[in-house]
Amino acid sequence: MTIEPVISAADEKQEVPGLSALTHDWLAAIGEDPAREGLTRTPHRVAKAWSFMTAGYHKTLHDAVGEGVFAAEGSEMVIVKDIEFYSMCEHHMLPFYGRAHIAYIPDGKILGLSKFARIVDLYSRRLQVQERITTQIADAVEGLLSPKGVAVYMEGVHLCMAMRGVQKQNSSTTTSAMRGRFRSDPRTRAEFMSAVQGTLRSR
Ligand SMILES: Nc1nc2c(ncn2[C@@H]2O[C@H](COP(=O)(O)OP(=O)(O)OP(=O)(O)O)[C@@H](O)[C@H]2O)c(=O)[nH]1
Ligand SMILES: [Zn+2]
Repeated sequence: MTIEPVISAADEKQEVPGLSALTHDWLAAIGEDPAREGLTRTPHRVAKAWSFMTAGYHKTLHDAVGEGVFAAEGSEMVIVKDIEFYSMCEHHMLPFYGRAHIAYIPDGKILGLSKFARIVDLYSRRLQVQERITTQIADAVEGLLSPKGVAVYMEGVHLCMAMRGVQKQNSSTTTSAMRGRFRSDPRTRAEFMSAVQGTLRSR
């Protein structure tokens, strides 16, 4: 299945206004020569890359989901797992990345499967903390579908913990949001967790 991203190459066609000049100054501040050959186009590349990496600020849930909500019978658990995400931490503006797993129990409405990946991108492509992305995804699914339950579980590796700071290269962080049936019924939660759990590092 090809999943069409809500944030695509088109989001890198434009530069974040003003970011190129700031990047030029940033290069000078770290002791680089912004005029040396390898760096002359870097400020423009950075301004375009950040346009992509923060495109989530300029998209809405409606952009991500479109007409993807459908009426449907059935109330069995739906799990979409191993959705990659890439985000930037709001504390250090360094990447964190990993996988998101989303489940819900429908109550008359279902969502097109690709839309879960687009919702993950919508909230990841901003300055974030992993906990907030997790909650925002759960809120979005809950608001769109009013399901009997929704669960979001995210596993992330934070470069600000690996390449600086405490320098722990092997740690990963898991966050979860459990709503409705996933909160009230331990067996439902356990079914979800057994389907998705497993550290990123062991895959
Ligand atoms: N809860 C949470 N913390 C995060 C996330 N990403 C990064 N952090 C943490 O944010 C914290 C910021 O802590 P500060 O003490 O203000 O900053 P710092 O001195 O650079 O911290 P160190 O990383 O410990 O050197 C650090 O503990 C980071 O590990 C995230 O997604 N969620
Ligand atoms: Zn950080």
